[in-house]
Amino acid sequence: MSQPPLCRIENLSVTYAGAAHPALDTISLSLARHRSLAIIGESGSGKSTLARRLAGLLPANAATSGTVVWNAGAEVQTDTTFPRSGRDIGYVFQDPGASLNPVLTLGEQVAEGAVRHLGLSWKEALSHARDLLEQVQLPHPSALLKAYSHQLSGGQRQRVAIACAISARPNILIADEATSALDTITQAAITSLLDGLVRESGMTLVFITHDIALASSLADDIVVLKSGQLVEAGKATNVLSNPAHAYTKSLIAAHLDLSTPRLIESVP
Ligand SMILES: Nc1ncnc2c1ncn2[C@@H]1O[C@H](COP(=O)(O)OP(=O)(O)OP(=O)(O)O)[C@@H](O)[C@H]1O
Repeated sequence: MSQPPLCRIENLSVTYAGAAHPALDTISLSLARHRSLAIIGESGSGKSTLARRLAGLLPANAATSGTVVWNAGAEVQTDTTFPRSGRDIGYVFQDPGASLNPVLTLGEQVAEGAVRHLGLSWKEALSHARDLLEQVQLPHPSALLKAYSHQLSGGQRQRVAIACAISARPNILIADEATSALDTITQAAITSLLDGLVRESGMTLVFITHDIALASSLADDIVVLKSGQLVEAGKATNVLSNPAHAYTKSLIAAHLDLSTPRLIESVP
């Protein structure tokens, strides 16, 4: 029997104060456990709004309606506080420079989530941070504990941001355009790191991108947003090989027009 979804979203709408149109317009979808979901769509389609709603990070000027039910169908739902941002959900933002604190050491920043949410002492958490810096494949992790973010490249900073996001061992990792500010080679390396991390740990990954090629390399499932509306959702291979909506076809065609390799062999 298939597992119930980790999260069921029904008729979710989000409207920012003063906006003429909702940023999300009656969206319904399910988030499957232990799978990778890519949310794709052009700029302004509502991808980050959906991710922020999942993580409980919407700003105060956002009015929401509809329901977001976690652990729907679970026999016993004892934990009504789930998911806690930072504990159950880790969030990696687009700009690693902005998400890291320039005046704290990298060790303090990576350890902080474990001190706060796992109840580790600072000594234990710094040892945990060292292991995480190694896990995100940064060289000399012990020395890096005492370094500052300005001493790193953009790709290295994003690895530290990922270590911070997974410090409290969350069930869900949201990567919000986490590779867009990086060059192509570094993008591929970070994508591969995320892929490895979620497969090793069984985390559920929500990956937001406007890049359909990246989505195809990482996602089990794909949701396509356009102007705040969900136009298509399904298994990544199905959506990419047999898109039902003209907008999805145009995203795939735009990718092919750039003479890049085919997303998957069955795309004509
Ligand atoms: N804090 C905010 N206050 C007001 N409007 C906002 C806010 N955040 C987003 N919006 C608006 O909501 C709409 C959806 O924005 P959102 O950032 O969710 O889209 P997106 O698909 O993630 O875009 P991008 O790929 O450019 O990041 C846009 O019209 C945007 O201008």
